[in-house]
Amino acid sequence: MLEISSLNKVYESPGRRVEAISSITFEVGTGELVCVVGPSGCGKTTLLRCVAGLLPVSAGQVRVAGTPVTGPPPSMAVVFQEYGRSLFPWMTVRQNVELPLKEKRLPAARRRELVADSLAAVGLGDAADAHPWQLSGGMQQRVAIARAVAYEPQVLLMDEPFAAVDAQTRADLEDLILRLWRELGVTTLFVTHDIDEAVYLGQRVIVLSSSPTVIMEDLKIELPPERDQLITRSLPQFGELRGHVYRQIQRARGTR
Ligand SMILES: Nc1ncnc2c1ncn2[C@@H]1O[C@H](COP(=O)(O)OP(=O)(O)OP(=O)(O)O)[C@@H](O)[C@H]1O
Repeated sequence: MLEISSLNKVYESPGRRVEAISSITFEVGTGELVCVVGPSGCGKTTLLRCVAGLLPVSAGQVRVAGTPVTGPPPSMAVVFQEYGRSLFPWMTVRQNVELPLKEKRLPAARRRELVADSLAAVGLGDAADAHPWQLSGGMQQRVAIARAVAYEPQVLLMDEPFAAVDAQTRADLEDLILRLWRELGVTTLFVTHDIDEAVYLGQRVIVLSSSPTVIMEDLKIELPPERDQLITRSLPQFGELRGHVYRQIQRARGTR
């Protein structure tokens, strides 16, 4: 579904040249959930923005379902870390979720159905007429997730979506993503700086080196498919995997 081939990204401005990504190649199969981790500043956000078609690549290519990405593809939805800035404060929750569906030119009845279903799926059926600023941070991020899900994307991209919420909310949102991913079977690329989160959510974890970035490891997560915050995290394999990824990231930081 998603092919990233020899992706290179250089930021150039007068007197400054930053090679954020040296060369990255990987694929995400249809219906897979792949997490990307790496040291701070290694280019995780840059990679995600290139995949989303929000930033031009300097070399290489991104393809979605075989089609090269040259701008934001209509088949993708992105959830960002800054939910406060990604929702329109003057619109209600319902209007925020409906907006991309209007851009997709869906008929009103279908839009109403998708908005109601997605808000119910994230547990916000009662908040449709509230404004985002009347909701907690975790609830706002659930609105952003509902908006992405209602859009029925082929590919869901998430950039540190839970970095700004408290630990309990974060655990709830992680489980929400796992449930929606299972129900919808949507191909998901999830960027996080949190090693535990990556191992808990991912079927694979891609570990990036520090900048200029390459892939240090593409690790298959051999944990039981049913994940549970208490049971999964207390499995010996979970501890081994997180220890392994932690050591890789320490290595990556050492090679800076
Ligand atoms: N617009 C830009 N112009 C110039 N350099 C940039 C720009 N955006 C990012 N960079 C540089 O690219 C590199 C990668 O940044 P990026 O934000 O993608 O990393 P990250 O892994 O997401 O970081 P963090 O984990 O701290 O959020 C950094 O060296 C950063 O300074």
